[in-house]
Amino acid sequence: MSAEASVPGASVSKTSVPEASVPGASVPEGSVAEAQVDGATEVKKGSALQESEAIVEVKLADLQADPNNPLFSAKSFEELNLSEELLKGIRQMNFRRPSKVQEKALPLLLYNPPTNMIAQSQSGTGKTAAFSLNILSRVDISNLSPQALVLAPSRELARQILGVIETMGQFMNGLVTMAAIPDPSKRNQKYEAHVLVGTPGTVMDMLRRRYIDARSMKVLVLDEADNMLDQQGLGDQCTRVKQLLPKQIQTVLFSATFPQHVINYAERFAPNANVLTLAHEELTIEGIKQLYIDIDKDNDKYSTLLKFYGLMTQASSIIFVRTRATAQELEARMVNEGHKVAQLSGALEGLERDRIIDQFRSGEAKVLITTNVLARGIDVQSVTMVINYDIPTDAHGKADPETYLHRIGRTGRFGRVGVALSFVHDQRSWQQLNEIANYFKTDLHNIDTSDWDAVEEMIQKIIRSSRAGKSTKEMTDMITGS
Ligand SMILES: Nc1ncnc2c1ncn2[C@@H]1O[C@H](COP(=O)(O)OP(=O)(O)OP(=O)(O)O)[C@@H](O)[C@H]1O
Repeated sequence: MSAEASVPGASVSKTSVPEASVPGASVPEGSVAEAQVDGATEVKKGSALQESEAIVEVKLADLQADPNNPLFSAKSFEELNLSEELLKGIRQMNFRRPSKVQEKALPLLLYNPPTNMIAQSQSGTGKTAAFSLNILSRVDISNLSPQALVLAPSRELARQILGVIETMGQFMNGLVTMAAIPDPSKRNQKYEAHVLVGTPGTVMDMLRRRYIDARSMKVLVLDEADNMLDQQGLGDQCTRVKQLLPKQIQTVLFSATFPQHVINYAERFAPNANVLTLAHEELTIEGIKQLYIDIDKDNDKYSTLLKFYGLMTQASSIIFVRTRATAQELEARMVNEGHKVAQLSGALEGLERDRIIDQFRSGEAKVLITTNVLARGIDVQSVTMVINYDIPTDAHGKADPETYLHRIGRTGRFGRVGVALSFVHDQRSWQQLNEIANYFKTDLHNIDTSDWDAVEEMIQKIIRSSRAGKSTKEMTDMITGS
């Protein structure tokens, strides 16, 4: 099928393969962004790939000085009225300056009397830190009962958020945090902690069985709130959880996406909230280079995927597929052919899922095949490539722009550079991708596969540039080879 079909106002453009030439882009081998030098919540092992801290700092400082960048801020953390313990925690995480959402949301969140909030900000711009700092500012350490609850759509995300809260609160003596996620060994345990982070089903169960005492709860956060409120099962569970919490609780909803139909419901869930929202076209992240590849037949998708294996393992990569069955099948085929890949889907049991995501975080597994279960929130800074093996669609087969945005947002975290590569193989998938591009009014560039060496060189150059400090034009030149 031809990708040249022209769509009104089309933002999917066909460009030839580049002989990429980037001014000053002679980056030494192995300088792919890997080391987590800012925002570190984990120590990376198993990788000799390091990027110079000095270079990263300079580039991040440039991004944060640009008022049009979502990482921009006019203030410092010191001006945001945080406790000395929290400022120490932030310094320990190597956060130098707040991002736009942190700077804007924090004063509103910290204000007394507490006010609800609905806040939207692009993927990877530090929403977790924004709501975590509010929580930790409001906790009374002398009262060891749950005072703040964060709900997230997956166990992996809940564990990650817990890690951020623990790192950030490491200087708050006596702080206790706990995960409320499915765990057979903890089914009959009381949740004696100041802060809980969990998935809605487990939290509801524990509240009902009185293992969570909700009387001191002051803050409820829904991360990925549009997803939590929109999905049938999850939405009901979140509503029921809220009904079991004190009426005056501060309700905080965060996400990169808030489709209009969810905003109305969100405003009922968090009444009289301060609202920070963005337009569709503001949502794409400059550092994520969106490419697509036009494949003749469905059958050729797999062989095309294999051609990217070398690039995928330079740092870390995620391959998104539609179903659990495809995830399992791809894993089996790739492993059979001697490739090292990991696979995570909702079909696996909880502890197995923990083991796999931890391996991926540590760099032990560099290629992860997964479904939409990991489309949202997962923050692994070494991810430089995201592959949409299947274009994201909703249950009716319609293009799903929100999921696309979350999936590609697993790369390009906090100013880093990443490549998002989508596979189209027929008229339908082509149309779905076009709908997505039009929704965000964004440019997607076609990869011409007649010269694989050139494709590889172009992608290498992008992922080696490590920070999105380059101008849009330089980046576009890199892709188009002009
Ligand atoms: N002020 C800061 N300075 C430097 N790094 C930061 C700062 N705030 C957050 N980070 C880092 O940026 C990365 C992305 O943050 P986070 O996971 O909170 O993004 P997010 O906005 O929640 O993204 P998503 O929409 O994908 O959930 C994390 O690794 C975090 O440690």
